[in-house]
Amino acid sequence: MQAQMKDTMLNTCELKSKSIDMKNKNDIEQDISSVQTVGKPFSNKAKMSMRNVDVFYADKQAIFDVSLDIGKNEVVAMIGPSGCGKSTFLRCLNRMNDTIDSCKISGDLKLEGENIYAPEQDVVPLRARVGMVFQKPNPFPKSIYDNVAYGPKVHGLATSRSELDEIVETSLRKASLWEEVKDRLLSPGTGLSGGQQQRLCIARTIAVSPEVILMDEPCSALDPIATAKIEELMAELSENYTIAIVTHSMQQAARVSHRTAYFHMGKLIEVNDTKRVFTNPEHDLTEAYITGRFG
Ligand SMILES: Nc1ncnc2c1ncn2[C@@H]1O[C@H](COP(=O)(O)OP(=O)(O)OP(=O)(O)O)[C@@H](O)[C@H]1O
Repeated sequence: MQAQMKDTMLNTCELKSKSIDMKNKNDIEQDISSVQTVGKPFSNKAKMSMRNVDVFYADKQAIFDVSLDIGKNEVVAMIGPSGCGKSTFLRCLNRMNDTIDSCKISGDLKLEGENIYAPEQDVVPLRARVGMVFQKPNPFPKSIYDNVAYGPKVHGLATSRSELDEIVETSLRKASLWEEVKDRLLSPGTGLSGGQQQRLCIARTIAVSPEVILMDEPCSALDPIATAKIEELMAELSENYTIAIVTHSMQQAARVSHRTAYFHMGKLIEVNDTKRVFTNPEHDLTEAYITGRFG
């Protein structure tokens, strides 16, 4: 029902845009250097807060002065044309970009007020607190059980086999996979379907009790049925976790998120309640993107 309503919102916006006299694509893109973020980038219950973030790959700047909060138990969707910097920004939130030598990040990035780029910050526990689910399901070449048990073992979260069993079961239940795999926990994770593998990766992320889950196009390799399951799961997970998701699907952003952030050429153009972004965007660039004028 909610999904239908949001799909209708998208259609409404498309109709509305046809009657608007917009600048052409080149004019819009020439204005980009002076653009300031509009809308509601901040939250009064921020779980993560990012301020004035710049990211360079060698001498090429990919993110320009981005400031954004992600509220506790909020789902924030990041959308925008290919190459606009969504994944780069997302990967700053758990220091995944540290693995790229040429990548340099500046600005203030905080988790619960703690500077995640402080020299004393250990990235291993950080990445447990801020977990990540990737575009392509990437289970370890291990059993279903061991995929989920691996993180808790590494982080010393279980003191006995029965505690570990409990974490594995609870994580698989939270990822809506338990019923499908409970009789074959020792089978390889890679033997599951793509959608099941992605839910296994979500279970693996949940198993180390993250506070934030980052999702980088988590459904792009999945069919519509598996996608629907992951979207349902996101709604359930948002009751206990804070989620930031990069998606190319505007319908998906509309269905799963509370606020939507629109990126364009490395700048954060607009952040607003998702309903607002898809029915009455504040910025011309957002409107041009969601009505298909570029992307
Ligand atoms: N490892 C890298 N080395 C150099 N440049 C990179 C690297 N990763 C990304 N970039 C560049 O940074 C810019 C932003 O890329 P990014 O992947 O963050 O965009 P995106 O919005 O997530 O794109 P897409 O939707 O296509 O995944 C692009 O110009 C891209 O070419």
